[in-house]
Amino acid sequence: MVNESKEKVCLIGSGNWGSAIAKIVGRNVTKHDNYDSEVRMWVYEEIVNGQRLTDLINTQHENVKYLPNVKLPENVVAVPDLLQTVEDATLLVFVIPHQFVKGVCEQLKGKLHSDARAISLIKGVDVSKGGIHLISDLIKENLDIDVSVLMGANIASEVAMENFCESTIGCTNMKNGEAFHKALHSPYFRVAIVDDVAGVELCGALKNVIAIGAGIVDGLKMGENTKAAIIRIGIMEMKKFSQTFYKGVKDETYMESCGVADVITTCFGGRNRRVAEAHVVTGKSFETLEKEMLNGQKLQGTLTAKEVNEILKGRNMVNDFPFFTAVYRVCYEGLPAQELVDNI
Ligand SMILES: NC(=O)c1ccc[n+]([C@@H]2O[C@H](COP(=O)([O-])OP(=O)(O)OC[C@H]3O[C@@H](n4cnc5c(N)ncnc54)[C@H](O)[C@@H]3O)[C@@H](O)[C@H]2O)c1
Ligand SMILES: O=P(O)(O)OC[C@H](O)CO
Repeated sequence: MVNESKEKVCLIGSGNWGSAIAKIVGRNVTKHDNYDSEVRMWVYEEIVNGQRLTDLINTQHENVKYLPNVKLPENVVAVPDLLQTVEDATLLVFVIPHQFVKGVCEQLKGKLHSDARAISLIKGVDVSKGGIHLISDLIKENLDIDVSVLMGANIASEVAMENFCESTIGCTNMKNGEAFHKALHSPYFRVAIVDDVAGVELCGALKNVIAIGAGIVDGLKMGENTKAAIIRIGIMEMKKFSQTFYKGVKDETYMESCGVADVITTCFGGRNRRVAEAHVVTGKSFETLEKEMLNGQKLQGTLTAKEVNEILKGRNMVNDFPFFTAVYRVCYEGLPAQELVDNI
């Protein structure tokens, strides 16, 4: 039975980032008296080497598929049942690829603790209702709870190795932002809090489109000046897009970890960049390369490029965002990679 006055954190997701975050949260909850020491982590169950992934995690304390060679604290418990994961949880950390959020929210409706609040670590946008919708708003509206976000220059494997980095919480309710800060901040994972949810979240989503562009010019071996230009142009479109669709997004947000820093790390070390480079070099489709190169991990950048294009088409604004449009066309319309820069 959970002590009613204690916060209880659960993780919805256990991929590459979900597992790296589980390591931090698992440790942090034991440092605060008012946090329950068990952290349940929802695993989308699968069989790995003939065994259930949840059993492997719970016996080896390692997510051998999505974050191998990193030990997780023993108080992190892998659970295959989503509703059992959220039972009694007051702080929900959403960390699944953005294409799966709707399905997960459907299952959670009406099933949460009365004091439940959430934070989304998910980088993407939703366009299913037409127009743009933040993933945090999708969660908020479906589950009727407050939702903060955490985005930053955070490649999971590096965070898991405890290399120093920073991250950014965006929240509207400071008390909730601080409750998540306690669970997430650590000396090597320094988390700042800002009151700009849309700004933080859109940086996290749109930098993945910029990374696809960076991977394309890497594949073409165009050199570092070209890549720097792609990064600059991409940041300008990221800012213009966010401030066009969400009034009140702050200029200062781009100087937080979620902004320029995340664009840089993703354009050098991320999966989106790597797969886009391979697409240019091999000529294989992004879908094939995702399967061949990522061992079950998911790309967010190609789908986000498509979703952004849908939004821009709906507003007759594709010509106002030539870089985002050209990245979309390389991914989905067969625009030759060599023509990317001619289109921006
Ligand atoms: N990996 C990183 O370095 C990193 C860092 C920061 C943010 N993020 C963001 O975090 C989010 C989650 O990414 P990740 O790296 O943890 O995941 P991932 O790409 O490593 O793994 C994919 C996950 O999706 C799960 N899955 C597969 N099919 C599913 C389904 N139908 N329903 C629900 N889950 C399913 C898999 O079991 C696996 O846990 C993404 O939005 C990503 O952009 C990732
Ligand atoms: O590997 P990527 O391209 O999904 O990027 C990972 C993180 O979002 C970097 O902050």
